[in-house]
Amino acid sequence: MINTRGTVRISVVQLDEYGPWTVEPSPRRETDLQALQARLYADFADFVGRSDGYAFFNRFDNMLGIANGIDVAEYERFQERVRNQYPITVSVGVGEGETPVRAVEVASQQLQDAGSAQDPDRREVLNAGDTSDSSGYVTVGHFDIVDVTESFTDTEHAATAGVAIQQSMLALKQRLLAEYDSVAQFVGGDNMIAVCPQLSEDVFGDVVDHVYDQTGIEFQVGIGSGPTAHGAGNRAKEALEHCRETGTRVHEATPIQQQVTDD
Ligand SMILES: Nc1nc2c(ncn2[C@@H]2O[C@H](COP(=O)(O)OP(=O)(O)OP(=O)(O)O)[C@@H](O)[C@H]2O)c(=O)[nH]1
Repeated sequence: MINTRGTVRISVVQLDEYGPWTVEPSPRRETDLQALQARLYADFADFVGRSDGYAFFNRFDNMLGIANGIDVAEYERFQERVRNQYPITVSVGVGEGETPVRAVEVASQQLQDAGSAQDPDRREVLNAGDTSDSSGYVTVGHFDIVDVTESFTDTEHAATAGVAIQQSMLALKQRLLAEYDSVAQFVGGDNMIAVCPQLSEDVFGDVVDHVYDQTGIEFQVGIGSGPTAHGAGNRAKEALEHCRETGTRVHEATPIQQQVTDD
């Protein structure tokens, strides 16, 4: 069943009492922490990916799952895997909302209501706000810097290029969050993926223009929609290819027809 209201389901996975653990009994070797975080992110990406979700690493000590196809109970298996394979455990909050920001708020609230991230008594919580039976509907904008290879990668040293690109990513992310209730994540190279409410091509055009005005960096964006993050994101990637081929800065894939259901 596809939900007409376009609700999106998002999970927040948070490492339990991780801050204290990183320094007990003494500060742990940094590269060991980085490897742990990277492995956990990879496992989480595989977990949500199996159900056509997307994983955002956010801050690594908490990660977001764009998780329309994932029942709340399925996270118990993920928590078990983490418990069995890592020296830490994770708590999970799940939220649904008409916008991604609302869904993240609800999911975060589930964790915050259960206790602090550094509370030794809060361990392996799995809480969800109100969830519907319908699969929801997601819009994904896949943003990419126009010709980053020539502008930065092949012409600037890696540190300068990194700063410029991260500044443009921050401007993009802030604009999407503050004005359009969208949640975005840098996913590598020159790519940013945004999970959005249904927004027009014109809005995406305004976002790209705004970031260009602020940073001088030009993005192109492919837009796709569908019942899952993967479905929407794949369509967004195809739309981005259209941008590359035609020089268009914004292109939306033809939306999958939303089925009308009565609650
Ligand atoms: N995560 C992710 N990274 C990608 C994807 N496509 C490209 N990248 C990354 O982006 C970098 C730059 O590739 P491109 O975006 O194709 O390079 P470009 O010079 O900007 O070329 P145009 O996008 O055609 O303007 C690559 O080295 C990858 O790190 C993608 O779909 N997902």
